[in-house]
Order: sequence, then C-alpha cells, then structure tokens
Amino acid sequence: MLAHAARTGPFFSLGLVYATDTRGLRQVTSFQYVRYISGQIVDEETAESIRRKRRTDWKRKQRGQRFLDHAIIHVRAGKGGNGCVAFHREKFVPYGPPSGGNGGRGGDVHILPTPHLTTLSSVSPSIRGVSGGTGQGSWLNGKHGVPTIVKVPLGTIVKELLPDDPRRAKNEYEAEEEGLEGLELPEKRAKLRASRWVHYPDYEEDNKQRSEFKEAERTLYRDERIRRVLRKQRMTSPIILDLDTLEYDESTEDPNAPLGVSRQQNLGHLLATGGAGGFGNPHFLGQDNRSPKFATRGYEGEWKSFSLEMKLLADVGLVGMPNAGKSTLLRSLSAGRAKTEVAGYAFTTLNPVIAVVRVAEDGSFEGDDQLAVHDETWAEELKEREMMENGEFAFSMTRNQRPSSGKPEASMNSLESFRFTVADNPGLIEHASDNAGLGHSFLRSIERSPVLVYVVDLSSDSPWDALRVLKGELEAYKPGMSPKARMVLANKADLLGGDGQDPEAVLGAKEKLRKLEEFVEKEMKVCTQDAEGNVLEERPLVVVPISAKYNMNIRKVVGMLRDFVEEAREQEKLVVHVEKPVQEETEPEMVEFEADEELEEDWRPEPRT
Ligand SMILES: Nc1nc2c(ncn2[C@@H]2O[C@H](COP(=O)(O)OP(=O)(O)OP(=O)(O)O)[C@@H](O)[C@H]2O)c(=O)[nH]1
Ligand SMILES: [Mg+2]
Repeated sequence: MLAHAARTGPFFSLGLVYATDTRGLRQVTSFQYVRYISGQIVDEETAESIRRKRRTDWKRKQRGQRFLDHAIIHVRAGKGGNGCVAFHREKFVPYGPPSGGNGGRGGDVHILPTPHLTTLSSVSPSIRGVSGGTGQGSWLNGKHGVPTIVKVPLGTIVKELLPDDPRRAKNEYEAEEEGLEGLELPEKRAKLRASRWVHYPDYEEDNKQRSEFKEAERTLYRDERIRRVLRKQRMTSPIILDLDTLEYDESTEDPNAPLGVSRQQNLGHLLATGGAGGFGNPHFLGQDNRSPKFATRGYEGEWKSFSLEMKLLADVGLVGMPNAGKSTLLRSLSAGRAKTEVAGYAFTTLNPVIAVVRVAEDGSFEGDDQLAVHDETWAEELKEREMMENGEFAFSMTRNQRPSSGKPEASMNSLESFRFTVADNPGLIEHASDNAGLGHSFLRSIERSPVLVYVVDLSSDSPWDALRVLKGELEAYKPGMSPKARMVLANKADLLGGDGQDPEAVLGAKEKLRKLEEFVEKEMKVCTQDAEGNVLEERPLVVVPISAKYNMNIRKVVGMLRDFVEEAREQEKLVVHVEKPVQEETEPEMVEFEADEELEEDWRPEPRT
C-alpha cells in the first residue's frame, strides 16, 4: 500500500516512517512528518513551497485567464408573445366579432455598470430576455416582457462581435435558416408557417386554402423582409460602450415624484431589442374577411454576442518588478485584510488585487501599527495553525458576538475621513509590453489607475535599473502612461544598515538611497505636455524608503497617496450627468427591401393568382 501511495502522489505519515520509491523500501526518519514528492522525500516546509510553486506555474501557463476580466456573452432578447384567435360571445350574440388580443413585446436586454461588482464572474455567458405574454380573448393584449438588466463592474468595455468573428453565436435569422437546411420546399414552407401562425382549432387546413390568409401571409413576409434589412443595417454599426462612469439619470432619483407616476428605473444601455408581439385575429378583419380564424406568433428578439473586457479601477496602482514587495505593501496598507499572496519567488501575484485604505482624521490609517509584521503567506498560515492548535482562539468571539460600538470605524483610533483603493499588480518584467511574463493581461488594469507608484527592492544590487525598465515598459505599452507615476517606494529598507549599530553599514545604506534619489532626480522627471508637445510641467518623483514587512514609514506614504488621489479625483470626476441621446426612429418606408439580394425567394409563398 505504501508503494502504491508513493507512486500515485504525495505521501505523508507520522511515526516510524518507511517511504518507498520504485527502488525499494527505505527507512527515512522517525517520528516526524515527511512527504514524498516527485521521487524525493522532503520535509513539510519544502513540500509547501514546492506545492505553491507548482500551483503558480500552472496558473501562469494560463496567462491569467482564470481571473475573469474578459468574457463573451450571448444575448437573446425576449420573444414577442403570440397573438390570440378568439371571438366575442355574449348572451343573444352567438357570432360576435373577433376578439383575440395581441401578444406582448419581448423584453429588451440592457447593460448597467455598477460599483458593487469587481469581476465579471457573476455575468452569465448566455442571457435570455423575458418573453412577452400571449394575447387573450376579450381583446386582452399580452404583457410586455420586463427588461433584463445585465450588471457589470464599472470600467467594463462592451463590444458587439462582428458577423465575421468566429466567437459570435448565430443570430435569430441564421438559426432559423439552419433549421430549414436540407428540407424540401413544401416541408420548408410548412415549417415556416407553423412558426408564424396560430389557427383557430380545426381551421388550419381551411385557413390555408383561403385567399385572405395567403394575402396576410404575403404581407407578413414583406414586413419580415423590411425587418431583416433593418437588422442587417444595425449590424454594420456594432455597439461599442466604455462603461467607466456611473451614470446618473435625474429621472431615476426624484424622491418627490407624485404617487402614480412610475419612477423610471435606470436601465443602462440597450444591448438587444425584444421581438414584436404577434397580432390577434381582429387585426385581420376586413371587408372580405369578417371572421378571421388566424393570428400571428410573436417575433424572435435580437440574438447578439458581445465581448466584455474589464479594466480595473483603483485610485492607485502599484508597479514593480516581481518580488519587490508589492503584495506585502498592500497588506500593510490595508491592515492585512487584502487577500493577496506573499512569497519569496517571482510571479506570486497573478491577478490584480484591490484593497481599500482607510485614513483617519489625524492621518493614521487602519493597520497603522508599528508592531505588526506582514510575513509571507505560508509563515502566517503556519503561525495561525499553531495558535489554533494551542487553543489560543478557543474563547475568542466571532465578529457578531463582539460588543459593537455601532460604528464601523471602531477599529481605528479616530473617525475615518478618507478612503481610497490600491491595486496590487503582478510583477512587470522587461518586454512585458510585448506580452512577456503576464504581459498585457494586467498592463490593461494598470492603465486605469490615475495614480501609479513604483515599488523597488532597495536591498537589490541596482534598484535604479529596475526603475529604468519599469518606466520603459509603461511607455512602450502606451505612450503617456509613465507621467501618471507619482512616487518611488524604496522597499525592504530594513535589510540595509544592519541593526543600526554598525556605522559603516548605516553609511552604506544612506549612500545607496542617495544614489537612487540622484537617479530619480536625473532620469525619472515626469513632464506633462500639451497636444503640440510643449512641456507644461516638469516634476521629479519623490523617493520614500519604507519597509512594507515591518510597517515602517507607511504612514507617510499614506498621507502622500491621499494628496495624490485627491488631486486625481479633482481632475476626473467619477459621477457625470449623462443626457441620454434621443434615438432617431428609422422609417421602414424608406427601406427598399428589394435590395436584399441574399433572401431566397424560392420558399416564399406563391404570388396571388
Ligand atoms: N525584509 C523585508 N522583506 C520584504 C519586505 N517586503 C517584502 N518582503 C519579502 O519579499 C518577498 C516578496 O514579497 P511579495 O510581496 O510577494 O513581492 P511582490 O512584489 O508582490 O512579488 P510578485 O507578486 O511576484 O510580483 C517576500 O519574501 C516578502 O516577505 C520588506 O519590507 N522587508
Ligand atoms: Mg505579489
């Protein structure tokens, strides 16, 4: 059994341990945990790091695809309800007039950006609108389908897929034509009729012989051809939306709207229109046809495919080489709440993670604790497990049990006065702008932060080289991106200068910092230019030495970040008042439906004789 376990995967045991490999039985050690991984017997710690590394490699191979920042959705707006065939009946009126109601319109599908979502994972890949209700007797029309609203995070870009895009699903017309493929002409005709007409019970055959029905059928197909041409015209101008602003429509917010006036819901942007409802039989009433025994079925709504792409929105974006300590910094800025992995190898972080920084009136922030240490994730987990095993959490209360002061700011010294978001991004390496490393998948998200901060490892041999690469990559990805950078954080300052007792080490550390500052002063000046290329402003970046792990100098960083964010927010206001454009109605009469050459005429009903 041991041999079997050894061959099939990691094997753990406690006690006097024998682990086997294919070469035979060996005594390893006694009374300790061991693991058997890839033909090697390793201790707990090494096993853990191997496991994490493997997971990272596997995720890296997927190029960050597990993070849902892009998605393809297939949208089908609601189908129109069927019309109804009915006749009015009343005492002493045995043969009343036709009284079938029309079908209701199918529900439209809209898209609405919301600040409450952060990924596209909650967006269903196939979305169906609500169908319209069927018409009823006594002239009762069917209900209109209620609109469906697809909620997406702020900062989503929506693009309708073009007809030649292989990712697109077929539209409503293509689906029908596919269903008719390979059928003989009479069968096609029968199928088309069945999907378009409702007949009075037992009158189907009779209706088909009647000239009034044939006339109605011809009109229906003419009408359909107009719709089809209009639909094709719409396909030539695909929908493209950049949903990065919260749209504020005054009509939705009027608290004084009088009773009985329905307060309009903010629907967002229209993606696909619902199908028209079918006509009830009174529609076909005419001089020659006093008792029409047929009605039409509702039309299909529009079927469309869209690509959604999300660009994360955080006030501050951390930019740095792998292992510079960005994730550690995010954890210290957010009192350890940010769930981002910290480990001593490159590309630990594979997806951008956003955390909120809460600043109090006196300049302190949540997590402003000199004694806190933000260690590597595995070490923190190990520590926690140990504490749990020692029973230290036995009597601790859950958040709900703790007496509440009623204020969410209770964990801070004084009241919260400002908050902003920071994004921890995966490490940037040379040629990331050519999609090396994790490349474009996160450069996209860096692009959206109005304030960027470089994080470098001060304990490395040449932190200035890292800065040069970082700036170059930002510029190469998108010219004009590097001026968004506001400061350089020289992290891991605790590793320099020894314990502070050795004057030479302290001098060396100071010298290194001075050299970095000199480089930044000389090479990293940020100039803003106007459209003609004239330099408007030239400002140097500030260099701040910090230790993210031991929470040193972080308070100063928070203060400076706050100023930058306030300035950036002034510049681009997040909430804008949008006036909805008045949509021009296209007149169907203006369309020449003869122009639609691709329509097959062969299976259309014969002309009137
Ligand atoms: N001594 C010391 N070590 C630090 C400090 N900040 C981070 N580290 C260590 O540096 C290593 C890398 O830290 P991470 O926060 O994972 O680095 P990262 O920039 O997020 O790396 P990637 O996600 O791979 O891009 C870890 O071993 C951290 O414990 C610091 O201020 N002082
Ligand atoms: Mg990281």
